[in-house]
Amino acid sequence: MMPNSELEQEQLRVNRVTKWVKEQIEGLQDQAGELREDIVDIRKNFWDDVTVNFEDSAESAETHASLKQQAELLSERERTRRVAMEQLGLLKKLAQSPYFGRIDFVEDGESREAIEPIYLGVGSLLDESGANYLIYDWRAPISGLYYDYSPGPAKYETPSGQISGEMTLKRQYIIRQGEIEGMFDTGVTIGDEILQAVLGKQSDSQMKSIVATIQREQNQIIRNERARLLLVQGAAGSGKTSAALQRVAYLLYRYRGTLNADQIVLFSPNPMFNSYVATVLPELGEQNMQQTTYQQYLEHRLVQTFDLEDPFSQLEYTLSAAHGSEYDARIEGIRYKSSLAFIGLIDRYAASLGEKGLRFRAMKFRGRTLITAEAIHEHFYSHNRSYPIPNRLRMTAEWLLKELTRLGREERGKRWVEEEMELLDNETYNTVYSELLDKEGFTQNSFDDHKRESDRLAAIIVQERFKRLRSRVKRLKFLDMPEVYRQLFHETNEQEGEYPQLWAAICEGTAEKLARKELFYEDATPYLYLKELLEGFQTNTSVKHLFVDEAQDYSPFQFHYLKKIFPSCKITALGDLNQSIFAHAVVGDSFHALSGMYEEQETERVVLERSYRSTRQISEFTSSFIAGGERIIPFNRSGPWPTITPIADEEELAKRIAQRIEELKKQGNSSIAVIGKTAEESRLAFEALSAIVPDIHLIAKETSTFEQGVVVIPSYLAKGVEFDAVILYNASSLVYGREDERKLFYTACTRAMHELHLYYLGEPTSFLEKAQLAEPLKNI
Ligand SMILES: Nc1ncnc2c1ncn2[C@@H]1O[C@H](COP(=O)(O)OP(=O)(O)OP(=O)(O)O)[C@@H](O)[C@H]1O
Repeated sequence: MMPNSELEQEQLRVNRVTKWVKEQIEGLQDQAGELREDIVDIRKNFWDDVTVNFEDSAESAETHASLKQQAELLSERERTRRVAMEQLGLLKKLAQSPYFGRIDFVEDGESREAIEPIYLGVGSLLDESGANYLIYDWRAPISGLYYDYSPGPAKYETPSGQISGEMTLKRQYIIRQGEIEGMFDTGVTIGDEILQAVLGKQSDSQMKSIVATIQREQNQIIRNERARLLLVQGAAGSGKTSAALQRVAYLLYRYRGTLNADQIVLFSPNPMFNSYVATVLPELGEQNMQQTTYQQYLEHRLVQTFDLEDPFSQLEYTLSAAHGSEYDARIEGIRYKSSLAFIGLIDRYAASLGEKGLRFRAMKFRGRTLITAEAIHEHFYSHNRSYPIPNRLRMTAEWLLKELTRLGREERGKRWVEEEMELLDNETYNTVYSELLDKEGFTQNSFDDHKRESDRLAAIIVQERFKRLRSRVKRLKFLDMPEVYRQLFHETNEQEGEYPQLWAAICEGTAEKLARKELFYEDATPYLYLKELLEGFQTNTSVKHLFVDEAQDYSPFQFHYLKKIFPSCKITALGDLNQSIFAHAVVGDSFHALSGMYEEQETERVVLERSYRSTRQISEFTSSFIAGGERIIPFNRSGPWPTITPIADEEELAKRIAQRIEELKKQGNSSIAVIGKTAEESRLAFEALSAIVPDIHLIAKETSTFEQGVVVIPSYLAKGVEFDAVILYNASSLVYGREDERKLFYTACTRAMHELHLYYLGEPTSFLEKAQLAEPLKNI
């Protein structure tokens, strides 16, 4: 037990710090208010304070200078105000809870008497003198000690070298509204008590920051600065996403001034997940990184050419389509198109196109062919074959633009131009007229003048109509990319010997889809890859850090592509092989594929085995579904053992689940998910339940905000998020029967924090074979 006086002393310190924080808040509020008034004033009087005079060039230069000065003044004030507001936001957080931890650390060679305790909070704070830190930012070099060591010998890295010494105390606080509610001196792990308290709470519609309780192995991820590729394999609920987000905050702090939030991109599994994690960084006083999904990226690149299938539709197909030869070909196609072997095939194909085989589109105008596809083809292949294809395409584009200029001139005398000229508005006439007036020799009344005027008008009309053509040329649209990609699917070269077995059927399915201007999800990345091989890679060099969450859902091909388009950035990939749910997963461990993409010395791997989300009972229960599950270490938080209930018919199923929801609500669970396997099953469940359960919502792939309450959600959309209680709608062997559905089942069940209830019609799924039906005695 801690002596009372110690607690009192700590409370006194909290009071002192909070008082100082509040004083600063007041000061800053005044400053921000003044700045606001200044800004409003400058905006209001912007033109009054500028002497506007454009009479001669000296005067207009002066006008220009004074405008610039006003604008600079305005933006400087706005910037200062923004900084003040950010600081204010941080101070307000510190006023509520100034810090969460303390370490006492004596450097080697220093005396114990001189020890200055280090207090850790979400931001740093200096005292009145400006010389001493009352609070250290959790990301400061010395704060690393708190996460990495228990009392005893310890060391930390600073930019100027390593500092070693001894940690004599490590203490944790729960401070709310300026009051210490709990205080613990801790050992190896960071306060089980505090972690218990944090994890025992009801879930939220937003993910929370974990800075007060970051675990040592998570800290390794957060503070890693060396790896070019950081690979994190972590069990369900082990804090991968949390570590990723705190890592973003850490990097923004560590490289302040050279790295900003726009240079960090997070690829998340679905749009709803984006909303779920969006508040973590602002909570830590940082701006959000760019968030997107891989699908959004693909759509952005392909929307003009194809109707693109999304990964969830692909998954729905693989999960629910009737089995048959078409299905088998599609699955084999998905696997092949995700593989490194397919990259090899495309690389060779692209190289061969340097010799022959590229397909072009004729340039058409008003239904007429201006330049034939053959002419373009001939021009392209007339260039030196040793030049790379992208260069030759660019040279072809230049030639086409020149051709268009020449053809445009010929076009001017055509009848359609005359007709359009008659329809021209007065404004264009007047512009041309005054333009010509400025020119020498234009007298307004000679025949020659009239000719010049109509020539000019004709030129304008043709130029306007040719704009689209020119822009298409500049975007290399004369290359028939869909056709070039399609060709890949009928040329079989016996010697290649590495085509998948059902290649002919795969070709047929792909070609059919392309003919409808549609693209399978599995074709999107290969298509873009081939396009970029031919047209030149559109690389993004401004992004410095790429985070890929749910990395197990990316194919080796997709990783290869990401590496190509983000050539200069570091990648943090986080995933769990036990949650691989896509059909391409069997292509092999994509982590493995990814780890081979960078030099061994540039790659670092971290394994997270402790799981924090679920109670020990849920963790133990769900671990039995997967191979190697015994390696997962549950955090020791207790709750009821999961239930498995057999049900006679659909009607009873809905009734029993509705009763369960009612009970769960009464017990205070604020988020409850009924998880269905597919969108279709979820829709049926929703139909059955919505009549008897109030305020229940159906979540679909388009849903973009994560809400609290009772929801029905398809298993794959529940990825990455969590609920107080999970009800598995129908864990029958008919629904979860195929071996490749095991991981989906596991993913669904591991979304539960406090309670998990499974229902089934008929026979239960065989994945439950090893599951304990009740808590084993040893654990009670
Ligand atoms: N160090 C920690 N302190 C407090 N809470 C933590 C800690 N680590 C993880 N958690 C909590 O555990 C839960 C799971 O974390 P998170 O979602 O980051 O895990 P994950 O590994 O991404 O999970 P999954 O792969 O299952 O989606 C969250 O509620 C998170 O707040």
